[in-house]
Amino acid sequence: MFLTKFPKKYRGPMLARAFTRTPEQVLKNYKLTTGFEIHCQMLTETKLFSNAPTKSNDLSNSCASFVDVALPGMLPVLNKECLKVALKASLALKGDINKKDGYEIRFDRKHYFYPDMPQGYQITQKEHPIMENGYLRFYNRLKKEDKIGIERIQIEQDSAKSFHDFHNYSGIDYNRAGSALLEIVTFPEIHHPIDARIVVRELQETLKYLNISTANMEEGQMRCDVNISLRHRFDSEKFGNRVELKNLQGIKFIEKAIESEIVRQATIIDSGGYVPLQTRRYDVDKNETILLREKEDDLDYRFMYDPDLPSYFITPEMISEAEEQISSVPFDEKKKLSDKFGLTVDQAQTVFSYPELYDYFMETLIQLNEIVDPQLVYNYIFSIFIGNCTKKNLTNFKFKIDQCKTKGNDRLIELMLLQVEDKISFSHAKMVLYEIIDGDKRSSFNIAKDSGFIKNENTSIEDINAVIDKILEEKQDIVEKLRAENRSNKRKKKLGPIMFLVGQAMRVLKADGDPQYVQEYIRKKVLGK
Ligand SMILES: Nc1ncnc2c1ncn2[C@@H]1O[C@H](COP(=O)(O)OP(=O)(O)OP(=O)(O)O)[C@@H](O)[C@H]1O
Ligand SMILES: [Mg+2]
Ligand SMILES: [Mg+2]
Repeated sequence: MFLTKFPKKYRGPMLARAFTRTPEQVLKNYKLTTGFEIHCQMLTETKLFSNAPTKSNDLSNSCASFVDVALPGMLPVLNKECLKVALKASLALKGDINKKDGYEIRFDRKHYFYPDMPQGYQITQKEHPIMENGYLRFYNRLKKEDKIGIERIQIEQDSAKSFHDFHNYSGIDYNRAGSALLEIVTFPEIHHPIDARIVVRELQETLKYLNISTANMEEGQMRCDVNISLRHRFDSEKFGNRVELKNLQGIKFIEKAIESEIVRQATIIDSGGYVPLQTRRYDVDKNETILLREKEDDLDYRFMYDPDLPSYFITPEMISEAEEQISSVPFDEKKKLSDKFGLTVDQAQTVFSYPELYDYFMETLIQLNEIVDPQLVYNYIFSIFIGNCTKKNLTNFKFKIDQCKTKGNDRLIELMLLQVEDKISFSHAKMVLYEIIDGDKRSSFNIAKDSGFIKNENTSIEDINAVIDKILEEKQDIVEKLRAENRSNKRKKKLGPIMFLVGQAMRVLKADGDPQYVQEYIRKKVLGK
């Protein structure tokens, strides 16, 4: 009925506006395709073709050589360190090292005019990238092993930085000019916003882990462009061009940015419109993408070989040296944590979210292998230790974990062993760790003993159950009330009285009782679950 009111040509747009569209609705009807173009600054002392230091935070223009500002007559000289770093990235991403020319590296000029590029061209690699056809493995949103193809990696120069609010003038800082970048281009093989976020994070972790780049997106050492296109799942006439979202400001924005862009694209396609090839940016505050430029009339860059730079050859020695440094990548480590140590994929990922604790965790895991369950080691470090630190607003986890060691005694391990030997309950161990983090210097055993947390060896589980049973008998009125509430299913009121009963039992049991066990026992006895 609604449709017949409008002339046919307006039906599309009216319908599109008639319902609010969610990313989930779009993903149901459309297949999303995304691919990434990532630039990251290589972690080298000096720049790609000059010996100026790679430090962009220093005083403006203090880290720029004559080569970087392109004074006439200056010639670029390749920094071999950059080649080594790029080689590491190429092998870590399992690609063919410049297959076309058998290990020959060449550079091209990409011409454009902009003050942040003083040469008038960027030295990059178009025809002979260092690597082609690699892949990156990751655990996708369904926790399954997956991989994305890497189309190419190329070495190129970074530009300078422009400032447009500089005493009413535009200013340029050449500190960044000529720094070594890796451009990593993936194939368009990702079809879900969550997987997009996971892929970029996995790549970032890999670059950091192998010291290829500090890869901090917020500080611009890693810059990520996400290309996004849609194709209708059931109607072959409905599809759009790819849109490039430039320079996302952090991993956490990737998912949201893609979601807002696909809603925009689907609305256009559904209303019979055309999605042009564009470059856009994501506005975090407005949660929408904004046009930067049309891509269809892109510049002709007049690519040519750079005659100032000779061919370079990668030797088999260079390859084996790089191979030694990349014996494992974060994905391998996560796989090991999950396959060998039985952690879940999410837990393995959490381990990588705290790089400062990574070595400590792995060493402890291996040291305690077959004595302490890896789940327990994980819980102590990533649940209680981090939890307690966060509660106290402490963020220097590395410093705090080192403080747990006194006179060669790792008190965290000591505590885990006390629990494994059933000398202390998990709940009491948590309290001991809290004291340690708070600055207590005593051993875990002494803190536990002085607090009355060490279990009496002669108390059996039957003794403990008998104590709880006795309390339940004494507090018959509360027990009956709880049972009545349980029957009428008044959910909220139960926790208070149960905790009261747990408290009563714990007063008698002291160290022998584990509050968690006592609570479970009472629930089972009183509520039957
Ligand atoms: N249909 C598609 N949908 C989404 N992404 C796509 C599609 N086709 C290609 N892509 C992605 O677009 C990106 C193309 O990047 P590439 O660097 O080759 O070109 P560009 O961004 O146009 O050029 P420039 O280097 O000048 O920015 C790749 O990441 C690729 O995965
Ligand atoms: Mg691009
Ligand atoms: Mg590109």
